[in-house]
Amino acid sequence: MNTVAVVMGSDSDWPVMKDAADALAEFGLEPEVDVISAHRMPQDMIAFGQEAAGRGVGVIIAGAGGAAHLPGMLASVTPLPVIGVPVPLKHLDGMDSLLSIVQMPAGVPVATVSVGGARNAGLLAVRILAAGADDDAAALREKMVTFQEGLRQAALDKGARLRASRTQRTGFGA
Ligand SMILES: Nc1c(C(=O)O)ncn1[C@@H]1O[C@H](COP(=O)(O)O)[C@@H](O)[C@H]1O
Repeated sequence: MNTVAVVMGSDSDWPVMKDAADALAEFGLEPEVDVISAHRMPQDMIAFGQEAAGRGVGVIIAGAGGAAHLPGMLASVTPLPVIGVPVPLKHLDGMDSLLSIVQMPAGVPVATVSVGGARNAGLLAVRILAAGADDDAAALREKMVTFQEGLRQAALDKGARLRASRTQRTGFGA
């Protein structure tokens, strides 16, 4: 099975990006994690992007804050799917990173998640790997179906708790 690379512009992004690694771990996937910056280490960033597919990486999750060029630049040098995570910084609440990542020119796609949405980036990477045709992908797909059933059950439980609390308050259950 291909691996997932979780990269970010700085180690200061890790508190946000950790959620992607944690989501992958829930599905038994151990991502490679690294700091790669288009701005601060452009040659290394290009080399990473060009070599990732050959090393067995299947999906790249790239998070960055501010002028977040890392996801787009990686997408320009790799044929792999790139998922961009806008990391919110002190100023502008992540709008700067969101717009930097989401507004890609035609031909160079980055699948952008919400500001700080690293968990969904991890879950999307699982779905991409689970779309394969081999047995490993099928097993991952099964895990995703079980995960989704868990979401449904949690929502049902919330509804039941809400209804119960209203019943206690009114005595009528309405
Ligand atoms: N947006 C980028 C890129 C890039 O896009 O190449 N490299 C670093 N950064 C971002 O700079 C912010 C501040 O970084 P420091 O905390 O290291 O000063 C981080 O959110 C990082 O992702």
